[in-house]
Amino acid sequence: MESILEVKNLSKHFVLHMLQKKKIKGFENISFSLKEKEAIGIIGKSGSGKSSLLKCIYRTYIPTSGSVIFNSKIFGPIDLASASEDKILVLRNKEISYVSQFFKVIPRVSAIEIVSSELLKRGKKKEEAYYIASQYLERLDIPKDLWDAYPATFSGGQQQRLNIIKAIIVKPRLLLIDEPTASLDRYSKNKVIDLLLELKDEGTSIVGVFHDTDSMKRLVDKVYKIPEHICEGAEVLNI
Ligand SMILES: Nc1ncnc2c1ncn2[C@@H]1O[C@H](COP(=O)(O)OP(=O)(O)OP(=O)(O)O)[C@@H](O)[C@H]1O
Repeated sequence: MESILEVKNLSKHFVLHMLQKKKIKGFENISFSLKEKEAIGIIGKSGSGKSSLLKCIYRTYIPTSGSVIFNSKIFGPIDLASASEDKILVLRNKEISYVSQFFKVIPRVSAIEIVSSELLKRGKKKEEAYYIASQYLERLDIPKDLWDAYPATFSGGQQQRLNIIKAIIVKPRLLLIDEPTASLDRYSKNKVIDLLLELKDEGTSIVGVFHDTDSMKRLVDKVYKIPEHICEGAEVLNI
């Protein structure tokens, strides 16, 4: 199996310009690799830098040091830490999806439109995009009468499931997913993990941040624990 992602000595510090350029440590010196069709779970205490790590891989944040080598289909091996914005945008459209902990509400756009727009953007016909979107909405138990409603009014768990569908409907090569089961009951958690397992089986590699280790264990092949004292490096545990 080929490696799809190599994170090497990655660190992120934040500089707070409003507070006399105070430095805040996001995370320090993280290294791990991920093979195709493999899933890694990122765990660690609150504030240890899990979300910041995902955002550095997705390049929402620019890492302070280190590299993130992604074995891209389009560009070949590319360092996401230093790639141009143009290339990052192409990769986000074609190969890498990210699911944040929070749903970004788009005013007056219905649930089915939000989900199917990801396929329309990639050239699918409207009818087919709506059909595929409806299958995902059904699988993750979004009630049919909400499909044409605006998600601003949805419950936290419904918004979270929509967020997940939006990212996985395009079957990315690399999925970065932050706390996918956080506000879900056990039944919905299992459905989300089932869907992610299917995606992985079809070829997607996954980096997931978890507090819910029971759900995580069903999905991942290995776990990376960001240690409490983040300056001491980190360890990779196989489970
Ligand atoms: N945009 C930012 N500006 C300044 N500091 C930030 C920013 N984003 C994160 N941090 C800081 O980086 C550290 C790590 O935050 P992060 O959200 O990555 O932790 P986490 O492990 O995901 O926490 P949790 O489990 O509570 O979600 C925190 O001290 C946080 O204050």
